[in-house]
Amino acid sequence: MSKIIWSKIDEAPALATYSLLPIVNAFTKAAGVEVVLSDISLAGRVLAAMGLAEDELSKLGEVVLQEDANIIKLPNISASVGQLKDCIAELQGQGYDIPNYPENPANDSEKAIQAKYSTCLGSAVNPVLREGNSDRRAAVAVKNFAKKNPHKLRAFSENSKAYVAHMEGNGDFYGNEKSVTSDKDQKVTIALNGKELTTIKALAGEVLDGTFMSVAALKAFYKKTIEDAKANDVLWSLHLKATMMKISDPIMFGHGFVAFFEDVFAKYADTFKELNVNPNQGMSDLEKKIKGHAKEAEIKAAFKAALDSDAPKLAMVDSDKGTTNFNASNDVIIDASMPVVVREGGKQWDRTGAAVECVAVIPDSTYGMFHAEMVADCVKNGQYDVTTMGTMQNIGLMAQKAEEYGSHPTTFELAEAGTVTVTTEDGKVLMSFECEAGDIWRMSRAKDIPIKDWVRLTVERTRIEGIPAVFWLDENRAHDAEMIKKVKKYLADFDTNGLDIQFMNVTDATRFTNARIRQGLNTIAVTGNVLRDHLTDMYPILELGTSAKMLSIVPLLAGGGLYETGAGGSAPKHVEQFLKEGHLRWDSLGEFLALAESLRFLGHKHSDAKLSALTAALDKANEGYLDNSKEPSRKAGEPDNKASHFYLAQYWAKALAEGDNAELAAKFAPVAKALSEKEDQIISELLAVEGKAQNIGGYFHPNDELAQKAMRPSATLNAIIESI
Ligand SMILES: NC(=O)C1=CN([C@@H]2O[C@H](COP(=O)(O)OP(=O)(O)OC[C@H]3O[C@@H](n4cnc5c(N)ncnc54)[C@H](OP(=O)(O)O)[C@@H]3O)[C@@H](O)[C@H]2O)C=CC1
Ligand SMILES: O=C(O)CCC(=O)C(=O)O
Ligand SMILES: [Mg+2]
Repeated sequence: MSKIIWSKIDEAPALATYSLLPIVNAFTKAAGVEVVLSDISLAGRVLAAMGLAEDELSKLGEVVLQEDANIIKLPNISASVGQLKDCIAELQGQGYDIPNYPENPANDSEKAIQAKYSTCLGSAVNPVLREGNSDRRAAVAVKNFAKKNPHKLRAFSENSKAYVAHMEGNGDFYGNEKSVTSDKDQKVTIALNGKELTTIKALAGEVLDGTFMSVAALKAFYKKTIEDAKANDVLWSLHLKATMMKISDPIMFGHGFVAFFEDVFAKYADTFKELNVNPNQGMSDLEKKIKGHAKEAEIKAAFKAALDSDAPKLAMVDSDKGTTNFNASNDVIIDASMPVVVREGGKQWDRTGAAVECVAVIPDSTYGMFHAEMVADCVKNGQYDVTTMGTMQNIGLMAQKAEEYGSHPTTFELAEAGTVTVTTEDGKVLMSFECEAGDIWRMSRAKDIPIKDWVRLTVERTRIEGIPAVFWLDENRAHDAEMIKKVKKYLADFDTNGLDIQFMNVTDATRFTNARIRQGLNTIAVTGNVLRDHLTDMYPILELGTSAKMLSIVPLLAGGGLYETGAGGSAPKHVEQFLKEGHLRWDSLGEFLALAESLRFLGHKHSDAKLSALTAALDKANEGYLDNSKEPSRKAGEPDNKASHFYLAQYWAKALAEGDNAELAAKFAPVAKALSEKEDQIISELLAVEGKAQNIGGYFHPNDELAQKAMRPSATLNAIIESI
């Protein structure tokens, strides 16, 4: 039997899996394919780190290097320290004998525990599995469906005051960047004032970037944006990626938190020191640390007074609960948060829950430029029209921890002022930087093989689509200048006759893409790893309503396939609703589409007629799902995720029964009949649990039996599925 690995992950997609996977397996087994779970959830990884479970992630890290790898990867939690601590507490509550997370390790044993747990922090999964570049786009059927059934995008008001503020290249990562290409395999040492910070093994042809964020410049920038927000009467909001850039971005978040509440942090400096308050972990952590302290009420009042004062209004993550943009560094994640700003007409929510025009603060101009142009375009030309807009497809350089996304082992908050040097083992100084204490120094890397593959994939996709492709590379950015040389060299290795392949800086590329989108035209954006992330939420959220509906394929360098589902996250808000009222609004369309691609890959590899028939029927089922609008509703009492899985099964069985593979047709004819005849009964059994609170025995580590029960409440449906 062929094998597809389906990741067991967290939150909403994990709940959906309890209902979907039994259906999937019943169908695929008929064509000799078994879909097996591999636990890479946060809880699973925590237990593995403590030696209490198999290390499934490391195993998958080996699978992706094999040519027959076939993995469906659902979105997982990229944990902040807060999420990790909550997960540990839950597991301890379930009886697992694991230690607390030592935030400030006092001895070697605590340091060892912290080191083990830190393997679970931030984006610990994706960089391991992504041994290939990224091909993200909306399937034609999905795009057409969105055009015909447009979701709501709010208009930008005339003379909208919304804008993006970023540093202007002075003192930020963009402005300070230097870049070299390693001429051979060699050891390279990063040192501060001659003291080694780390040593890496650079490969021949690898692009190495060094850069730093000047903390003085960052603080001055925050101060100015706060003053400007007040003067412009707009809501102030901060957008970072503290999960993926897990060293640099929490620090930048912390500086923002302190800058906004400068007086409070100054007044209570001694108390905060005594309580080990770390602004990088946000207000939620601060509140836990001051709990029970004599000054708790006074400090809380001081924060509230600061918000009531003449400071600009601060964006909220949840106005009902009173949590602000500074609640936790991972509450506002730029790839998901900036599309919402654009979708809502340049607005975010204030304390009363009112939508107010905002300044979105994105310190580093490298990527701030994209968002600035995105917002400026809408302010100038108005909101996009979902019914006519063209599409953006992305080819992202992602393999082998490319660029900033692999940079956390080479990112440092400098303990002292001085010179950072990057030196080869033969003593050649490749780069050097004059920095201040507290500056955030970072090296990013992009290996040669992934770059060449990225060019190959671009040529292949551009040929298939017959639309222009733009490399978003800026000759004025040090890294991009190195990349342009390489890309031009590798393009010459491929037949590009008749293809429209261009190079533009970020602002021009955004303008070009958006102007085409407004004319209903399609464009391929060929980008590095960070823009891949930002673009593949921004455009799908505008075009399709959610990036969960897009295809996210990773053709692995070794020949296998990694099929990610959508481009978004694990939707914690959906779990909250499910636990309260039994309604799961997660749309599994991303999983359906990924499964089709994964089966197609197997079918091609084995030239298997049965598999091809199964895949063709799933394609049909997916079309039916879209055409008949079977996506989950948002409200309890109406069909949810479980019902949407039923419809997928019904359409899939029908397509098989009517398909030209006689064996599968015979097998699925009775299934199709039963699923059609029993539809009313099944739907009423599924709706019977709506509106009721659910107990699944855990948030990060639910009890499988309870969760199965909660997600499979229709005995009629279960019996039909089991009969296959
Ligand atoms: N590939 C990966 O593994 C990724 C993981 N993450 C992780 O996910 C977690 C949550 O991230 P967050 O930034 O809140 O973003 P999410 O994408 O999880 O959630 C944002 C919102 O998007 C909508 N949404 C997302 N997916 C679906 C879907 N399948 N069906 C319907 N609606 C959907 C929901 O909107 P509404 O509430 O309006 O229904 C949801 O609340 C974090 O821990 C983060 O680190 C984030 C990105 C990618
Ligand atoms: O791995 C993560 O933390 C997030 C991944 C992500 O946002 C993406 O790849 O689009
Ligand atoms: Mg993303």
